[in-house]
Amino acid sequence: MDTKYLDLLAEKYDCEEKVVTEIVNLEAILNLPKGTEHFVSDLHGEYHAFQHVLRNGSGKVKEKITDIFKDRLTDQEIDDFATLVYYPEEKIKLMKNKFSSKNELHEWYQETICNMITLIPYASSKYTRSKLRKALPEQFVYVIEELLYKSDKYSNKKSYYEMILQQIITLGQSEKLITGLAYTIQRLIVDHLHVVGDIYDRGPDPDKIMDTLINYHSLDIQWGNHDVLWLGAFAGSKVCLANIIRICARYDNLDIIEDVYGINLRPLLTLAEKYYDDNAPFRPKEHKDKLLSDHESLQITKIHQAIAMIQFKLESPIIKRRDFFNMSERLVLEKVDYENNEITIYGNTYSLKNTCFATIDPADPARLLEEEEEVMNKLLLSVQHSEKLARHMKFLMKKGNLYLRYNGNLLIHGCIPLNEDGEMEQMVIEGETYKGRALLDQFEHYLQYSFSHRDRTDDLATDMVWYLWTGEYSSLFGKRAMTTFERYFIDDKASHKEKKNPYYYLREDEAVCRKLLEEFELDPDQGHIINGHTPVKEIEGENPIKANSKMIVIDGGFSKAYQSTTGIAGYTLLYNSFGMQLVAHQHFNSKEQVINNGADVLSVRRVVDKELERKKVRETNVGKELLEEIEMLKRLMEYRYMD
Ligand SMILES: O=P(O)(O)OC[C@H]1O[C@](O)(COP(=O)(O)O)[C@@H](O)[C@@H]1O
Ligand SMILES: [Mn+2]
Repeated sequence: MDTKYLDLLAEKYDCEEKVVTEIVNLEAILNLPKGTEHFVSDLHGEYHAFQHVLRNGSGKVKEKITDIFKDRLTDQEIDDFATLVYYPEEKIKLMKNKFSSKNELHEWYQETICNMITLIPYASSKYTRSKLRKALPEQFVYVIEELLYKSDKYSNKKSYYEMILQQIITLGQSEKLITGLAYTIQRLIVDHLHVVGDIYDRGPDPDKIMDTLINYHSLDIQWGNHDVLWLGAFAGSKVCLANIIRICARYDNLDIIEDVYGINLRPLLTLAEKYYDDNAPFRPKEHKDKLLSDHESLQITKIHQAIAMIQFKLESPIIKRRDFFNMSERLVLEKVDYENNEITIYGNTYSLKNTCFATIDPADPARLLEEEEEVMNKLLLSVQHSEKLARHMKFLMKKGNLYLRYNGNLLIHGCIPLNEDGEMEQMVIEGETYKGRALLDQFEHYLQYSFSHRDRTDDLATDMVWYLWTGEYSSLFGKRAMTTFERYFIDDKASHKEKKNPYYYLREDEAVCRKLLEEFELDPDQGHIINGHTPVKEIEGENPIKANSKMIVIDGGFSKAYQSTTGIAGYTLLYNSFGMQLVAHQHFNSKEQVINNGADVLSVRRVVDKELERKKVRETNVGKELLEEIEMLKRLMEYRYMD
């Protein structure tokens, strides 16, 4: 073994006592129960609903409070306590209005702090003291530790604690302390967060979700197709860029582009004003809480058409230069019969309605007008120079992967492309054949490459990022083709259908799931596949737990736009030392409602799997790393400190 590494390690552990202490500490951690993993997916810009799920730990916060306080507090008090933990600032304000005297208020402070101090040891029983310390509000660590490790055995100490609390209250620190403790509790309840894709698009606040994630204590991300679209735009793909703007226009979210990320849409608006007019299928979707003036709505309708047409034009050269994408049916602009206003696609001829082909030359339909090209160049420049977007995209890249093997499970947003026989679908890229895990690794390689060569806009890697958004064998898309053009311009709904990869029915079969787990070198007896991407239609009786629980689909649709088809407002998954639980969430109205009524919009819990024995850290991914560390420290001990 290379002694250089040990010499380096010896700088940190410069005496044998330090090595021994660390070994003892790590060994102790290995024997603790595994921490709670929290899985969410398809957040689609729904920041408030996401915040709620994050703050209540998918119900775990209230569960712990109930465990401890069910005999001491009424249901109403438990609700109030729970909402205080979720939204401390707002709840404190509300509670303050309820008291008529200072004394009452002070009593409430005291009781509340005591209750929180009682809850914390229970919520942190799976952690070492040092980990708990890291979760405490910094400015109060000393005080809280005094309170936490108190024992009432010697009554002379009792007055000492009462005095600490009194001091905190009279010095006006109680609200800060309560708020800090609330965040500590939230943090203790969930040890690690998995975001199984699709943070972006449709909803209004993906940027706020990103900021929340950037500040979260421990997480990983499996990219969704929408996330990859944003990564692609930032990495230099103009067609991805056109798509994100089109989707923002469609959902009336252009402020994300303009105000949040500071990208100037003026040149696009000028072009849009010149060539387009009102056109029903391009009107922005209406929001309940955001009314548009006719003028604004018309502007967005025009921008929507301008960017959609640019998108279709930009797709054409990529499809032509990448034969192996096998997308020639998607050369839609070339397939249009401009004289008869018809298109023949997949063997059927349809008449077109609501067309907006003002910038199209039927002799060369995919050619961008000079002004269109200029607009796209300016937009790309602006996108790549947005500091905020750069921060978000770099974080998304750093924390993200196409798939993740974690504690025996396989996390992936979309699918592993299969053919109808259940075999891994093959794709030939530059003469090499890939399938299964190797295909996904290859996709990820291209995304990484494109992201680190952002000045290249037409190379294979950049085109592959777009393929990930919309290609037939993309593990993120998982459908034959995206029928955006048909949905805008063809009445016949049959043409809108996007045929799913066989994976989506084969995944109901346990044998298939086992085979897939093996493909990723995971134990099929222990592991599960966790998917997002396809809304589970609970309304129609679809079960999110499939294939004898080998497959769990957690996209219940945070996205408001999809809630009428799913019937609920999203699933989340919890995995603690006792097993896995799926949580179905009811529609989230507003945090005000939660704070005022103490109502939790949470519901049924289904046990997916019950561990026969409590799982310990030793059996987890983190445990494996710790074991390696211990091994190293033991070597260091021998090499440096033992005779
Ligand atoms: O409903 P919208 O916003 O028009 O989007 C429809 C498009 O979104 C997709 O479903 C992809 O988005 P999801 O990953 O959220 O499913 C495409 O297959 C489809 O063409
Ligand atoms: Mn998706």
